[in-house]
Formats: sequence, structure tokens, C-alpha cells
Amino acid sequence: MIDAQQLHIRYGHEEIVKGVQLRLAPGETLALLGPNGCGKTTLLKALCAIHAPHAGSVQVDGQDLFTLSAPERARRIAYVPQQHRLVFAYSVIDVVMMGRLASRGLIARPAADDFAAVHAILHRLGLQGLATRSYAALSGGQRQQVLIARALAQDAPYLLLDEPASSLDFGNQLRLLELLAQLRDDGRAVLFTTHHPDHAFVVASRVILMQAGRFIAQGSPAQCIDRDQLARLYGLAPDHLERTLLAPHWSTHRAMG
Ligand SMILES: Nc1ncnc2c1ncn2[C@@H]1O[C@H](COP(=O)(O)OP(=O)(O)OP(=O)(O)O)[C@@H](O)[C@H]1O
Repeated sequence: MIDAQQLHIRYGHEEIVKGVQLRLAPGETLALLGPNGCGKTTLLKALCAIHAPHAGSVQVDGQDLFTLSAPERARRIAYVPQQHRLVFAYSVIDVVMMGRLASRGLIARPAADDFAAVHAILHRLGLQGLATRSYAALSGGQRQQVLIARALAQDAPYLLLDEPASSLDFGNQLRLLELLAQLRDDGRAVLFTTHHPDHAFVVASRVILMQAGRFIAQGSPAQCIDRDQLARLYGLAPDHLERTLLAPHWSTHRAMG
């Protein structure tokens, strides 16, 4: 279990995450929703030790996350960032292999079983056609899929994904949701941020709503994702969803039909 208690996280003097508690258990998919800038990425970075909190604790399987070595952390937690730039001209295989070797250190050399595992993951995600392409030359959505492949290659029990669907086309979004459900069913713990309440509804076993650095609600998708909660979370008038999404859409359809 990842167990974060009373986390306060700052950039400089500005407190971004203001005292949150979060538990993530094997076999669950937890969706974190909240408006732009509310602190979702900042929180995820603290949960994988990229950014240290100034107060509070993060334990993973009973051990303080920040006392673990980088390889020990890599064996437990895989992180899919929102954006990622690589300095060197790595191929897709190289990037996915980084996940495979993350817990063995920088000078580890891949063996035959590493290549087999990487090819199996590329195949699972339908990315085999990109294997020898330059990562830097891929589209945004292709890069996002390769980063997900790299996290799978890490084979860690805890997966933290920051808006993993943000650049994906409709078909790949559905494939991603299916993958997240499979990972949960395999007993992994999955935490993902999203701006798609419908994605949370479909795949999350639990939802957290975050606003201005605090959790304002958590529970099942049915408890958290309704018109009033979404209006409150995103600062909309209660009838805004019907007014802007449904009414013009349905009237156009009716007129055409
Ligand atoms: N490296 C940084 N230095 C200073 N401030 C930062 C840094 N990264 C993020 N922030 C600030 O922290 C706040 C929270 O940012 P964060 O990226 O965690 O939000 P988010 O909820 O993930 O947003 P989005 O949905 O837009 O991705 C923002 O006000 C942002 O400007």
C-alpha cells in the first residue's frame, strides 16, 4: 500500500498541496480529478519521490519512500509523466528498455529476456510498428503510449499515471481504459489523473476530487461524479452541463432527424 499522511507540498514559498491523506491499495484504480493547477501533478511527483513534501509522510509497503534507494523505488513505483523530453536520440525500444532496467542501474546491459519483455509490451500496446523509430520524432499521442509502455516494462506493483489519455485518440483512450482495468484485475495499484469524468466513471474503483490543493470529496464514481459535484469542482453553475453540452447537441440532432 502507498500511504500518504498529512502531505504538504510547496514550490518555493507557495503551498500547492495543503495537507492531504491518500491510500492506494493493490487491486484498485484511483482517479484524481480537479481543475487545472489544483496540484494533481505536484501530488503525484511527491508519491514517487520526484518532489519532496515539506511536511507529512509517504510510506510504501510500510517503508518511508524517501529512505528507499532509487532502484528500490523503481521496483515498487512506476510513473508516467504528462510531458517528457529526452535529450538524446533514443529509439522507442531504448525508451521502453529504460523501464526494464530502471531497477538495475544505469550501466546495466539488456539481456535476451529484457528484449523479449520489451517486444511483448510493445505488442500488447500495438506499438510494434514504432519499435525502431526515434522517440523524439513521434507524435504527442505516440510518445504518451511509449511512456505507458516504459512504465509497464518497469513491472512495478504501483502505477502513477499523469493524464495518460490527454493526447490519445478516441480508440486509444478506450484501449487505455481497458488496460487500466486489466492492470487492476492483475492486482496492481493504479492512480491516474484525468480531466475526463467519464473515464473515471468507467474504470475507477475510487475517485478523489481535488481543488486548490485539498481533497473536497472522495468515494465511489457514483458518489463523486454527478452534476452537482462536477459543477462545484470546476466552478460551473449547476445547470451549465445541460446548457452547454446537452441542449445544443440534442437540438441539432433533433433538427437533423
Ligand atoms: N516547478 C514548479 N515551480 C513552481 N511552481 C510550480 C511548478 N510546477 C507547478 N507549479 C505550480 O503548482 C501549481 C499546481 O501545478 P500542478 O502541475 O500540480 O497542477 P495540476 O493540477 O496537475 O494541473 P493541470 O491539470 O493543468 O495539469 C500551479 O499553480 C503551478 O503553476
